[in-house]
Amino acid sequence: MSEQTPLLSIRDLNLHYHSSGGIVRAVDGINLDIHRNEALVVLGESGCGKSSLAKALLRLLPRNVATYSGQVLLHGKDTMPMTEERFRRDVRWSRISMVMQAAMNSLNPVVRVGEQVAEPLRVLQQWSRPKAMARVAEVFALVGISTDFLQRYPFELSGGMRQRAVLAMALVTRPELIILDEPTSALDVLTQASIMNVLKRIKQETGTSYLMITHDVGTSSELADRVALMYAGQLVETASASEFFNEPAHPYSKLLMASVPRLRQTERPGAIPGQPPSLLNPPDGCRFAARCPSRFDRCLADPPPMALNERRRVSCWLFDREAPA
Ligand SMILES: Nc1ncnc2c1ncn2[C@@H]1O[C@H](COP(=O)(O)OP(=O)(O)OP(=O)(O)O)[C@@H](O)[C@H]1O
Repeated sequence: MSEQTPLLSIRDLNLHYHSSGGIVRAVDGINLDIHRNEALVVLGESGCGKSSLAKALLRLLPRNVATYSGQVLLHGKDTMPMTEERFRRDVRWSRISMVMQAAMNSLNPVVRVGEQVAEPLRVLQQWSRPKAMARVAEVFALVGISTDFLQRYPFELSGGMRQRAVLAMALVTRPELIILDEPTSALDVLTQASIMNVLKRIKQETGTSYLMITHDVGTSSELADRVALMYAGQLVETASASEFFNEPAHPYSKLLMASVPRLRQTERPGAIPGQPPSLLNPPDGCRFAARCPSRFDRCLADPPPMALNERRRVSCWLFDREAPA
């Protein structure tokens, strides 16, 4: 396998749900690569399908799935044909783990924190209790929790400590990739900053890759090596963090960046007029077209092509050679 083979390659991934109103196309043809020791941030407003993407990668699917298709290649090998049993044994939690949205509030209140963090090792890998607890002590040190806390119950920990504990649970099996779904959204600003620092340090010390999901441009800029911007179930731009934050290309990326308040800014940050389309019946052309100040006829009629190059992709007719000047 070449050094260039991404850690994870997502190809034409779809996750659609049945609902009383019809089919909800929450993840609709996503293509994305995540490399070793990379922090990739999937950025997007609420309801655009970010959590569905994360769940699709780990096959944490609800009962009302209508379509689940595409490829999820781990080091070039497609995991989609794997049986559930094999996926559970070889991939979920052992190689790709996840910190779910608000996970720190779903710790079991009657089980000591150390025991809970040990669970992936005890349940999935059948480690003995002493061996598992020794590893838990190691990850507690890594995330910055004193081992005194091993014997405590969740209610005895602050919000920041509980978030470190769920991070420890995601790290305990030494996964290559951790999916972080809004890892700091339930925390105060100072605790958010300390968790982001812990994430950065862990990446440096262990080489773990991250796929972080957030709606918050500020949080994403703290950690991201690359950014993938999601809109209405699809990706509209994928770029390095510096390209994305300094020279956003897609009209939605530009408007999103212009809506972020800045310290030295004198004029008011702009809001993006209109609403995202319903995922029940998204429009045929570009899904952002109705809100786009740069749209032309073709944008409303045909889905935009992915343009630019391998590392930087923009899904927009403006970047097509045939676009009007
Ligand atoms: N099990 C489900 N059944 C039907 N529709 C669903 C289901 N789960 C999510 N959806 C819908 O799919 C769309 C995408 O939801 P998802 O939670 O993935 O978005 P998100 O970007 O993570 O939003 P948020 O940031 O608010 O969590 C939304 O319209 C949501 O209502």
